Amino acid sequence: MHIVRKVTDDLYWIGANDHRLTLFENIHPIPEGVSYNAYVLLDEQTVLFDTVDWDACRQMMENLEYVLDGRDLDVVVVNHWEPDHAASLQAVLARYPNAKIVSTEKGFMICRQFGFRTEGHETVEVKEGDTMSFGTHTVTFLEAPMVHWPEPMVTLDLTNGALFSADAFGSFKALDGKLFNDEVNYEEGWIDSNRRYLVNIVGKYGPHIMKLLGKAAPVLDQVKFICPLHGLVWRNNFDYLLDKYQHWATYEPEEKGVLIVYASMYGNTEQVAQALALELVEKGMTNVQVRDVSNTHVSYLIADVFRYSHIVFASCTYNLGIFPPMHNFLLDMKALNVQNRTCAIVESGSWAIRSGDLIHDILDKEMKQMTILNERLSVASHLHESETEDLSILADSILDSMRE
Ligand SMILES: Cc1cc2nc3c(=O)[nH]c(=O)nc-3n(C[C@H](O)[C@H](O)[C@H](O)COP(=O)(O)O)c2cc1C
Repeated sequence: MHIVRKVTDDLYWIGANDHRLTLFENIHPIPEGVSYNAYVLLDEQTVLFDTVDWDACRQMMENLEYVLDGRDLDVVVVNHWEPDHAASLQAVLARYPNAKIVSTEKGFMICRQFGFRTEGHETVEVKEGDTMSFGTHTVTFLEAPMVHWPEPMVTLDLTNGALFSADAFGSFKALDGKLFNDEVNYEEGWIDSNRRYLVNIVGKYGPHIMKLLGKAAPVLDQVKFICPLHGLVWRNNFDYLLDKYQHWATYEPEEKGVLIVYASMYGNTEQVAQALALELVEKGMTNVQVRDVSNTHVSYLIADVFRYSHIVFASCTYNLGIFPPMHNFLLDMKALNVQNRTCAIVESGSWAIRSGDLIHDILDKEMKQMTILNERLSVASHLHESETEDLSILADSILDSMRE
């Protein structure tokens, strides 16, 4: 049975949703699933733009056969060779032996590395700025190095304005019947999935995203549809999306707000985190998010970090170190090149309190442009009523730094 959506009169989404996969890339939880998007253009030649993961192959093949309606497949354009998009290429080529494959030199290199078999098929190497016509439609190619992997390109259909953007503008979350951005409440249902996908998967490559956006700027007014390999197809409100990307790619916080991440075994540090949250709210800062590092997957924490301007790290000391999940969170922030945040530290311990200095060192020496507030709160086992003033001082310093 086909499950197909029209993007335009002659362009079809033929991807599939996956609700069975629990961990994307075997690391990021996807409780709301994910979609693998592939697109077919019916011109004088028939053209498939990318394929899908193995898990979605059968559905895509049924969709492809339905849309082609007896026609042969002439061309496969592969924008991105990561296996969740290229793994089904062999199945497509086996079914359509006359199809030629279009990609970049680097793309074909990755293809050979993975052992995707293209023998017997014409391969056409394209480079930035090349154009190709399929009949009435002419496309052009832009290389997008390190927008996740070294080899991706994006393809712009100059005739209908469809930008096949590879993993750029992708998102977690299955489509489940919807396809376009204006068919969902993006602010309520999608932005969190979009942000978590982007910053965890491509977050490290902000400058490369900016480079791609810069390169695409002269043709942006020709773009009518943004067709990524995961998630929604955008057909309006591009300024909103580009603004979000601009923030994520330049490590600019989206909002003034405080993320309090705590690491606590027996609840004492958690209590401080809760008391601090209350203090902030009572003093007027209501945009406060509290997370327990032990039971929040780090991909959600990273998404929060890209969203908020201020981060409070509250951690107990553990074997003279930082509590391990908090340490892991900090290392992930570093790995993703997070920068330009204002940070406050709460440390705790019962005999040799070390977590604060260690957190400070990672933020200060291993990350870029992190402002660390001087007003550290150090808690010996439990915060007592007599120390409420210290909590108030910390809250004030956070609020003061927001006004600067
Ligand atoms: C395995 C383990 C290792 C610990 N290591 C240290 C330590 O090196 N230095 C220290 O001061 N306290 C250490 N502690 C004590 C806790 O950090 C301390 O009791 C803290 O107040 C607990 O905060 P919580 O109630 O938020 O879990 C350790 C506790 C455990 C269980």
